[in-house]
Amino acid sequence: MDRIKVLLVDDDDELRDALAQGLELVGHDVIAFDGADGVTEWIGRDFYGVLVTDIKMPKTDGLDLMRRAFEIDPALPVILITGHGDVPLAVEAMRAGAYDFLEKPFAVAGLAAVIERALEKRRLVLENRALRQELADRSGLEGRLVGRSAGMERLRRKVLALATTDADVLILGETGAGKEVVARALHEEGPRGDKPFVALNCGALPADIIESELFGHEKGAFTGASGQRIGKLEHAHGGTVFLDEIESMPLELQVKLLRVIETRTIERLGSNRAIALDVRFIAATKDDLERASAEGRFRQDLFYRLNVVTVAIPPLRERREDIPLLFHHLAREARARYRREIPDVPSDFVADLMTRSWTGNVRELRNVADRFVLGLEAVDDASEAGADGLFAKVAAYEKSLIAAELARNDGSIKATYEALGLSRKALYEKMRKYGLGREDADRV
Ligand SMILES: Nc1ncnc2c1ncn2[C@@H]1O[C@H](COP(=O)(O)OP(=O)(O)OP(=O)(O)O)[C@@H](O)[C@H]1O
Repeated sequence: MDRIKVLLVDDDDELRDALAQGLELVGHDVIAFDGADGVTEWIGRDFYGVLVTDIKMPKTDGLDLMRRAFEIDPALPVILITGHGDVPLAVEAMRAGAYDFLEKPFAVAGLAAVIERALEKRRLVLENRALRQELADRSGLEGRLVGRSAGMERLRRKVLALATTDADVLILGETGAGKEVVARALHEEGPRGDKPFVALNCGALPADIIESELFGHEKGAFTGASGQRIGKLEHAHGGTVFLDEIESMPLELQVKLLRVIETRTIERLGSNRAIALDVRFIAATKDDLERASAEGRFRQDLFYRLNVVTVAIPPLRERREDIPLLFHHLAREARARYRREIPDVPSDFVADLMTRSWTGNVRELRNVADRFVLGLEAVDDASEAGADGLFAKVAAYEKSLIAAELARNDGSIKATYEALGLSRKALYEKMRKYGLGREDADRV
């Protein structure tokens, strides 16, 4: 940014010189005028400075000058100087959008202090505008996979290169790091983009359901299979199947999945007719699959098959320079979702965001942006995300409630979600989040 400028307008030569000198002493670049003429030529939307003007001047008065300045940039901080006791004029000035006013006589130090605050506001406005502009300039993948870090640039290049290859891809990244965003980008930037993208969370579905979800079934394939059902894999024909949390897929299903990946055919449950399948597989994991397969938690053959082409998403704490831009992006999304205006983003707030640990990665940042837009997040709330904060306490309480209800119902999932008023899916998600299993019923 340019050197900070103070546009100082006063027809009183003596006062103007004294103020100019005083302000220059504290390090400002002062441009002095004895009237409104020529002042607005200095002002532009990226002008880094403030306008200080006397109200009462012979030709154009200070209020008119301010209005002209606002035509160029309504967010310009304008500090007005009023005569002693001229309250009505001061009120009018504030109504018209002045940043502040000073009553004569005043000390230069007082003016300097007001200027400091006004400049901080100006800096914010310019910073926010620059970020907004940067977001607006980003189209296509840059607009969806937001971030200016080198890691993010590399990721976008890789996604673009892989999108057109039709290779199956394994995405690696911590929880909330953006694995689904990357999977969708791979799909949409490639030739299958206008075909279905079918996302399956392998962790959210119970083992007995996931198989018929994936493969579909014929009428009478098992008790309760009253009609034929097309599975998700078949639904994705021509498009992409996204297998999220592949590490939690039951082992016996992993065998079947491997066969599908290798033969590109499926059989519905209750049928042995092979149906040709044209899909691209994208799997994602937050686990170390190599270790999981060494420990017998994941099939080695499937691991080798999936591990051919990988895309690793760096955790947010390793690309902190992405945080301001991402925060603005997420706040804009939240604004659209909640139909709210975005409050000014204080720079110490963003500075604080950049120091957090972000174990929940971009999803956690998104939650903060939501709360910010809803007016729930303030700079001082930052500590709330910590281990002793409200969230942690609520989570601990929720976990204990679910564990107790599981115990009370002898591990029955159905009885538990009904008692808690949750959907089956929601209960599974929470159990996964808290690392609870049916067996926890015995431990409580
Ligand atoms: N680079 C990014 N640019 C914009 N939004 C992002 C980015 N990365 C993640 N997000 C957003 O963050 C949230 C979490 O991302 P996503 O669901 O893709 O994470 P994930 O890694 O799949 O999470 P999980 O491990 O829980 O499956 C989403 O709202 C997503 O839109």
